[in-house]
Amino acid sequence: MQLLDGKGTAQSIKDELKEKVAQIKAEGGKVPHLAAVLVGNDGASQTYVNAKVKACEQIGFGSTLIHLSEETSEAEVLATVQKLNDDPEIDGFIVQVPLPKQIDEQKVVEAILPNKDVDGFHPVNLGKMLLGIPTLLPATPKGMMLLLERNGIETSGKHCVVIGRSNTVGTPISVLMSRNGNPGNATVTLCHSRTKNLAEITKQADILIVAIGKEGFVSADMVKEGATVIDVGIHRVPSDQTKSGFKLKGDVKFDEVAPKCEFITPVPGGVGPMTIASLLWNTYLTSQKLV
Ligand SMILES: Nc1nc(=O)c2c([nH]1)NC[C@@H]1CN(c3ccc(C(=O)N[C@@H](CCC(=O)O)C(=O)O)cc3)C=[N+]21
Repeated sequence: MQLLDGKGTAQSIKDELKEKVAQIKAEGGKVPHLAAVLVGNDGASQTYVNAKVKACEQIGFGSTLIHLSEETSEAEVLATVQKLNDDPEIDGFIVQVPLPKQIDEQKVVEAILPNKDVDGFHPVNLGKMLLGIPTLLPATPKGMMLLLERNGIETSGKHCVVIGRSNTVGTPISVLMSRNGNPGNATVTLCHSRTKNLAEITKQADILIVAIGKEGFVSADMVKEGATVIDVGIHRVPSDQTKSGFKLKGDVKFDEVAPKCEFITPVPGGVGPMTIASLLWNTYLTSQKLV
């Protein structure tokens, strides 16, 4: 069993971006600038947004955090999006989800200028992805592709089983894994809540991607010996062993599944840091007009 080290891979990507920033500065160019909009006070969301801002600081990107109250109206969020769209200093931005219930997430995503949409959630970007036109790819799927690529994991001709069909993870990663490219060229099966005989299908997976959002959902009996397992889940579970009072766990029962795997991502330290690295990479791409 080998750990797929998302934290380390993300660090090497951040190191490369740091060099690119130094080069841009040396040439007198404008440093890439990422903004994040956070609405409300969800603890986990605050942690992620802070991690994004910190990552920008580490590599020399500009960063802006706009924190709006839980009661903010949809019109106010849309006005904030418009301001960021119009601001030439901002190369890319994200609006952290989930949003409070008075705000229609789809409306907000569609208001973002596609070439500032570093989350890759806008219909134009998802449409281009589907057609294989170079564009800003959704950050978590792109992070997984980078993780596979940078760790030399062969995907061509392999059976890739994805659990979960969300617009942000399961659906786009199925498209990316099946398309012609490296990583890619996999035979993909997309499983979801209506799938029958789930374990029979997951046991056929050479590469198993789990993005169902249920803590400890995948057990050892669902995994083939020698599989590569990518765990997209992230859950805070109570723990008296940590100062914070919680521990992070994934969608996979790591302790029992890991011994069967050739490669497996840990939680924390797997897909999460790669999502942030992809956001930064996307911000670099838009800032240099490379997509
Ligand atoms: N518009 C939008 N875009 C997102 O990309 C987005 C979002 N909304 N909403 C929430 C989810 C979640 N997400 C994570 C990013 C990094 C870690 C991460 O770096 N996690 C660390 C641990 C961090 C900790 O200690 O809590 C790890 O897994 O090692 C986790 C989760 C991005 N999301």
